[in-house]
Amino acid sequence: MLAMDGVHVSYGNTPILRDIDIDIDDGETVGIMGRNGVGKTTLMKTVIGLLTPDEGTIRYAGEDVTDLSADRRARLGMGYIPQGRDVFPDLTVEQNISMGLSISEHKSEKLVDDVYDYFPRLAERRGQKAGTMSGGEQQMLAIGRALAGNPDLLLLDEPSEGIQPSIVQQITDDIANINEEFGVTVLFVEQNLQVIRELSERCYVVDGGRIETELDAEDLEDVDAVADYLAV
Ligand SMILES: Nc1ncnc2c1ncn2[C@@H]1O[C@H](COP(=O)(O)OP(=O)(O)OP(=O)(O)O)[C@@H](O)[C@H]1O
Repeated sequence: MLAMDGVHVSYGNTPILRDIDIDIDDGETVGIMGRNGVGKTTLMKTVIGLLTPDEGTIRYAGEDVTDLSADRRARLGMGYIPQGRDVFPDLTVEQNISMGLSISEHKSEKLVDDVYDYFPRLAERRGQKAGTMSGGEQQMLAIGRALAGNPDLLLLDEPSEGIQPSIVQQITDDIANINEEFGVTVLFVEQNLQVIRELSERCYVVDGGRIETELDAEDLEDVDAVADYLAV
């Protein structure tokens, strides 16, 4: 479904990502982990098309999308939930979800109904301004907004960041269910060990802008080894 091949990315003259190779199959849930500042967000922004590689190719659903804008990639089925969520704080829940719907080719109100069925808490708060909601509710809204675009691939950048521990489990379960029930492929960045272990079928470890290693399900069972990859 998604393949990055030999991707290099810079900010100005500063190289950040080097020789990134990633392959994600349809239906997988794959994590990206690594310490602060190693390039995880840069990688996600490159997948969605907010950053353009200096070298290398990105293929999505069989198509070379390397030169396509983020908007075009969203229309092809990539849903992006950025770090910090970026909901529109002065817009209501309903207006935020409409922004997601506008990306979908079908613009079906059924998609909106599905989002409300899935997140009843959002349905209860349709008229509430997003900026007045808790971090966990804003994360649900950001996920709901992306789902309204009818994605085949969800890209989540640190979904548990800044969320009360009691709500982190719920968000983790929601993401797992979206993968299982809707068949949406999931690529996520995380630093929360528990979330990584619960969600990932496998995980890429990024260090110094490179893929340092890949951990499979068995590797992920070794809590201490996984924690070492996250150690500052
Ligand atoms: N807009 C930018 N211009 C220049 N350098 C940047 C920019 N954004 C990030 N960087 C640098 O690129 C490197 C990788 O940053 P990135 O945000 O991708 O890391 P990260 O692994 O996601 O970190 P974190 O876990 O803190 O979110 C860092 O050294 C950062 O300072």
